[in-house]
Amino acid sequence: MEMKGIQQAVAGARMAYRTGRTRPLAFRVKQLKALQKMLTENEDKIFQALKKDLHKSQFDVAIFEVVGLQNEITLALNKLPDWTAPEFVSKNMLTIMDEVYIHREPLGVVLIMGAWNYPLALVIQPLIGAIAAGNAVVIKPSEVSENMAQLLQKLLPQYLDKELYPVVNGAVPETTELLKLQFDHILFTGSSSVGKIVMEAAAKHLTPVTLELGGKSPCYINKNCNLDVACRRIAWARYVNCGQTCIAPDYILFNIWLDPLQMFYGDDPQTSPDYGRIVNRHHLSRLLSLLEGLKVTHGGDYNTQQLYLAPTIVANVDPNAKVMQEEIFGPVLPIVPVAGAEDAINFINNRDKPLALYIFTNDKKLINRMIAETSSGGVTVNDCMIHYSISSLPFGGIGKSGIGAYHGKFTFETFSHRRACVIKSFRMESLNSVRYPPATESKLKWTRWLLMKSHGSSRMKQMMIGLLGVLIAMALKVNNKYLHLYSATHPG
Ligand SMILES: NC(=O)c1ccc[n+]([C@@H]2O[C@H](COP(=O)([O-])OP(=O)(O)OC[C@H]3O[C@@H](n4cnc5c(N)ncnc54)[C@H](O)[C@@H]3O)[C@@H](O)[C@H]2O)c1
Ligand SMILES: CCCCCCC=O
Repeated sequence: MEMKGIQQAVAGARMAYRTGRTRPLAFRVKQLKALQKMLTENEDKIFQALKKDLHKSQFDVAIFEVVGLQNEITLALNKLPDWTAPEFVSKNMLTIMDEVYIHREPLGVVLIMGAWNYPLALVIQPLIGAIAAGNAVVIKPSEVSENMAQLLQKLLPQYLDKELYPVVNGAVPETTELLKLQFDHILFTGSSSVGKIVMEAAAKHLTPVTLELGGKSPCYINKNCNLDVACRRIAWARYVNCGQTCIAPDYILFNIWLDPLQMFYGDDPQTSPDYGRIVNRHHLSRLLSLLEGLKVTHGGDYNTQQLYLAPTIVANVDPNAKVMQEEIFGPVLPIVPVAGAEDAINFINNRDKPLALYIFTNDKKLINRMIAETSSGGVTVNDCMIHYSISSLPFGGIGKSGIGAYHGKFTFETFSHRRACVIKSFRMESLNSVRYPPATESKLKWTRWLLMKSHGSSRMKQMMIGLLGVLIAMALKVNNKYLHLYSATHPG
């Protein structure tokens, strides 16, 4: 896309946003339903694009890309009236007779930048919440999954408002240009290194960011567990999408491994329809360089032409090995021996806070201890990645693995401003008059009291407190009258 075209797309989105057409709920519902229709009517095109980009199977496209999106749209459609309703909050006595509430308003024109590994889900999932919250959205798919990027650019304008939701395609030069422009929020999914570039560009406009990054997600196996089941669940999570998943278990802290790979992919994973491919040559050679000098326990064979790297296991890995210095993001699973839970906790805490932590054990005490003594974006115990699928949980990182979170209502919140609203009437002036000059000891006492008390927001409580407010106002009226009389008869 030409630079002028990028500027025009963003300016067009802003102009369209200013017309106010995203404000009515009916409009947002219409866009969300159109998005739903886009997903159902184009299942095959979506599958073909993902097959070309990443060799994804129909099964994986359904469960990892599409189903979650359909559920998020249904949730947003069902909950939109609740999410957008004024949230009445507790008040102090000074505002007891007033309407005090939080109003969720759209942020404006937001930018969503996707990653290539789940190139549909990672663009559309945040888009759902951004539309629900009433924003205009500039969408920047990853150029690395080029077939999906092109498909999104073709399909989205056919279903959604063309001006409000433009798709900008391109690589680093185009992204750099895009990031020079002003947005009201940026949600970026990708690597920590590009995350820094995004945050720096956003800072120039004081634009808030949500950064969905990656890192090395550890997986601790305690001997008190069903090892067979544990290894199956870990292998599923490590090797799906050929290991190119942000929350895949990056390495194992333990010393035994029961191999379920033959059961998953047969004798030759290269011929298995369920086994994916590395996205491009650059990433394949990056992965091969991580394996250099290591004694591979299982797999390790590759085919550059086919972008194939076998499901690979490396046991007894030295924590200082290259494979332990950066996120693997491929089908390689190092096993690092640890002496026990204490050792594992220290190992985790000595490194950057990960996006996910996985613990396999039957020991409830140990689960609580590990959750209490470590930190990560999310935790799943006795399984991997499942927390991603629960829309009532916030999904995001901490420290180097990300800033902010989304999914379900959290996406709506990410793209909404919580506006503090107080609606007063002209009545009850005696209650207010305690703050007006001239200041007196008695007024100070009353104001302190009125400001300090905080009360719940239930209807019954509000009525009771309202009644109390009227009584206090009456008392203050009498008090004020005497104060005035006193001032008049005692000048100075
Ligand atoms: N937390 C999550 O939800 C999540 C999901 C998927 C991937 N990830 C992480 O993303 C990483 C892999 O994804 P990726 O390779 O697409 O990430 P990336 O950071 O290389 O690219 C992401 C986006 O940034 C843009 N970009 C790349 N270089 C740029 C530059 N110099 N200036 C401006 N923009 C630039 C690309 O166009 C792309 O759209 C992994 O670390 C993975 O863990 C995180
Ligand atoms: C259930 C796993 C999907 C994760 C997609 C986001 C990370 O890459």
